[in-house]
Parts: sequence; structure tokens; C-alpha cells
Amino acid sequence: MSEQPLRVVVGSDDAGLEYKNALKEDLENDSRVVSVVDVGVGNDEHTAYPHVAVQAARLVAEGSADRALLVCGTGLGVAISANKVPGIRAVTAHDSYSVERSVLSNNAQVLCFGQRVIGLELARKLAGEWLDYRFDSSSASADKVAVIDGYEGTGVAC
Ligand SMILES: O=C[C@H](O)[C@H](O)COP(=O)(O)O
Repeated sequence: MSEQPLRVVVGSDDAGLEYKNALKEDLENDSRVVSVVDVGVGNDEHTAYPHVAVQAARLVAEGSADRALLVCGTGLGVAISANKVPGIRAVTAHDSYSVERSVLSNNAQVLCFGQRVIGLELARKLAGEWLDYRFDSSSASADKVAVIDGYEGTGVAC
């Protein structure tokens, strides 16, 4: 049975613009993706990365999108920012195993890349792999993700 195609949000600051645009084009031409929403930045825009990352993460948190792919210089600032949105698990991952586990272990909905850290072709390959993974809510990892959620808000794990 084929997986449900994904609704993906893309976003970047000016330091990640080139990769964001390239990844967006890949996603738009990928049958595993049903829609791509670009929350910026556009050419010659200099919005600070937290604004873009939080806008993208909110779309995921409210259920308007399944995942977000964010790019800044390092992939760190967008991840930190996206994680401020309740319910969001955002990671920076620049290797294949971490990308896989970000979904299968952590049920992360947001993947972040650093344009100044990895090559474009590696970013494209990792993004392609990422689309194939789906979290298994019956896996042993699910209880651990629930613990993360339990800390959210109250600071006390359920
Ligand atoms: O994490 C932050 C990003 O890398 C951003 O693109 C660059 O931030 P800076 O200009 O503050 O170094």
C-alpha cells in the first residue's frame, strides 16, 4: 500500500534561500508530495529566521501541513525557533541515519538544513529519503515521544 502523500511547508532566511528554492522545486515534482507551501523568504527579503520558522511550524501544528523543511545558514536557528511552537519536534540533521531516526524515533515533523554546512546535492538526497519515512505510532518509540509531549506546557512528564 502506498503512503499518503505529504503536505510540506518550506521556508528559509536569506542564508538558506538558494537551497530552499532548490528543495522546493524537487518537492513540487515529487509524487510523494501533494502540496508545497512556501513561507519565504523571497528574493531580496531579509526576514529573520525565527519568524519564518515559527510561521512554518504553526502551519504544521495547526494541521494545515504534515511537515516542514527549513533552511538557514546552519540549520540550528530555524530548528530552535520551530521548537518554540507547541507540538512541534524540529531537528537539524545532515546525515542519512539521523534523518531516518528523526522520523522513526522522534516523530519529528520539521527537518532543518544548513546551507553553509552541507552541499546542495546531499541536502536534496536527504530530503528525498525523508519523504519515505513515516512514524509508527505502535512502535516502541511512541511511548518516548509521548514523554516529550508530557513535558510540554507543564514541565512534568506524564
Ligand atoms: O542559526 C542561524 C542561521 O544560521 C542564520 O542563517 C544566520 O544567523 P546569523 O546571521 O546570526 O549568524
